[in-house]
Order: sequence, then structure tokens, then C-alpha cells
Amino acid sequence: MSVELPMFDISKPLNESSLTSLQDACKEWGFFYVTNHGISGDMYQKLRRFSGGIFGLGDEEKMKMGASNYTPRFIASPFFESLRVSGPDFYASAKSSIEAFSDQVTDEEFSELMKEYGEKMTELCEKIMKAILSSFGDDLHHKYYKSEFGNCHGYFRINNYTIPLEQDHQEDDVDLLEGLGMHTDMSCITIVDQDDIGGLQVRTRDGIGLMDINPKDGALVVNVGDLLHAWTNGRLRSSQHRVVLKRHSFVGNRFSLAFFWCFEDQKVVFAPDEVVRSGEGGRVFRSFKCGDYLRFRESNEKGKFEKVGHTVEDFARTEDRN
Ligand SMILES: O=C(O)CCC(=O)C(=O)O
Ligand SMILES: [Fe+2]
Repeated sequence: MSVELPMFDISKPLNESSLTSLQDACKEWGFFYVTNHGISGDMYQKLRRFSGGIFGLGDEEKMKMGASNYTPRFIASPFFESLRVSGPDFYASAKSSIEAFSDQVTDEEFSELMKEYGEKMTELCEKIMKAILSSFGDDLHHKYYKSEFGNCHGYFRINNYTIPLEQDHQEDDVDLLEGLGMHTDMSCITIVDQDDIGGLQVRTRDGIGLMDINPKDGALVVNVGDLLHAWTNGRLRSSQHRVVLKRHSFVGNRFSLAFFWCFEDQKVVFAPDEVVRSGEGGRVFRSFKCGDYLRFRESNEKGKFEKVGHTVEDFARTEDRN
């Protein structure tokens, strides 16, 4: 079963009814789509081509990128590998990944492309965040955008999902493989560009069901992460989600780009009083330093990006969920 999420044209200001439906989608699903986002098909194709070239290299070559830039298969899952490019200097980050094995011309072209993409996505996150704040009314965007979100930064992962050949020969009846296990994102917001294979699934609010988030032509998927969940006192949902690969309908690779927009490490996350007051009940998250939460997640085997074990709920929630 798939969920019909609303779609927002982000190239123009959202009207009242769109803002209401944006707020509702963030509460119910923590997911929605945006269109007219400024990432051209041409740029996407270039990114995909370049990345394909890198993922096609041998493991030994890819490991030269270093553990902070490249996650090989069998870390998150046997079917997932990922290349990370970090801002604000996307150019330098990309260059440091590939200079160990490519020539200078390729280096520059690749790094330039990553910089262009990273900066466009940063701008897009800023626009989306302003729309989300506006959806609370009360002039929240003018009051808090700059002071609270003004130092946010982004990084992205280029993800390659494949089913190794040897798996195809196994005589088991498992048709659904987990490409990326159930998790919540450690971001304020995440923007996902998935190709047309599909497989992204979100947990329903009751914690039982799972719904497909289908790829839509020309649209990007946006989701709320743990940091915004805490900053809104739990009002916006940071939903558990995962990626499944349906073996018998799966041909070739699944390619996706996930851009994470986060508070700076030093930032103290604390929901403003009016956000708390206009919700139900009282304050349920204590204040915490963003970097401390990231370290908490990273030090927990189960809490790493690929698994749901410990999230911001365990780290900073002071009251049980009702
Ligand atoms: O590959 C996807 O579609 C989603 C990836 C994702 O959820 C993540 O990287 O956090
Ligand atoms: Fe995610």
C-alpha cells in the first residue's frame, strides 16, 4: 500500500491552505513532496553518471576514499554502499574523496558538480524550512528562522543499492530484501531524490503499518528528522523509514541521493515556548546540544543511521508518549 502525500510547488510562496496541508503532512507522516525545486534533469543525470563510474570501481579503489567519505557494502546492509559529500565546502569534500584514484580533470569536473548540487540543495532546504516554520503561523519564520536555523549546514549521501549476484542464486523464498534498515534521520530535514525503482517505506503513526512512498516524476521527497522533531517539541514527526528491494522486480541498481540539513554541533536544541504552548500538553524534550545527540547515536551500535535503536526520543524526551 502506498501513501498519497501532498506535493508543494516550492518555487513560489505557499498559500494558507497549502501551509495547512504542509503542517498536517509533517504531523501525520513527517514526509511530503516538493516540485519546481531547481535541480534539473540534466544535473541529476550527470550526477548519476559520475557516481556510477565511482561505484563501478573495485572495492580496493573505493576504500581509498576513506571511511568518512565512503561506506562500503555490509556496513548498513549487504546491498547498500554510499559516498558522502559534506558542506559547506562541497568542492573540497568531493575532491578529497576521489583524488586518490582519478586524474585532475575528472577531479575538478566531479568536485564542481558536487559543489553545484550541494549549494542548490542547501538553498532548497532553507526555502523548505521557512515554509515549515510559516506553517505554524504566529510569524514563527520571521522570529526564528535566522536565529535558530541560520547556521544549519548540509551534507549528502549518494546511495547505490545492488543485489549481489550470489544472492540471486540462493534458494530461499525471500523476495523482499532490506536495502537500508528502519531508521530515523539525525537531521532537521532530509531531501531524498529516489530513482523510479521505488522501495522507500514509512512507518504509520500506530507503529505497526508500513506504506510505500512512490517515486513521482520531477518531485523530491522531504522528511522531518530528529532535530526538528525535538525543536518542535515532538509536534512534527521524525518517522521511521527504510528502503526495501523487491528481488524479483529488481533490475540493475537503485540510485538515490539523500541531503541532510542539520543544526551546527554547538547548537542547543530547545523548543520555543510558543511552539510548546500551541501544541497539546507541556514541554516533553529537555534542551540538548546537537553534537551530544549525534555522538550518542554514533556510540550506540543500534542507533547508527541504519538502525532504529536509540533516537532523540530516548536521548532527550522527558515524558512518555501518550
Ligand atoms: O535511499 C533512499 O531512498 C532513502 C535513504 C535514506 O533514508 C537515508 O539515507 O537516510
Ligand atoms: Fe533516512
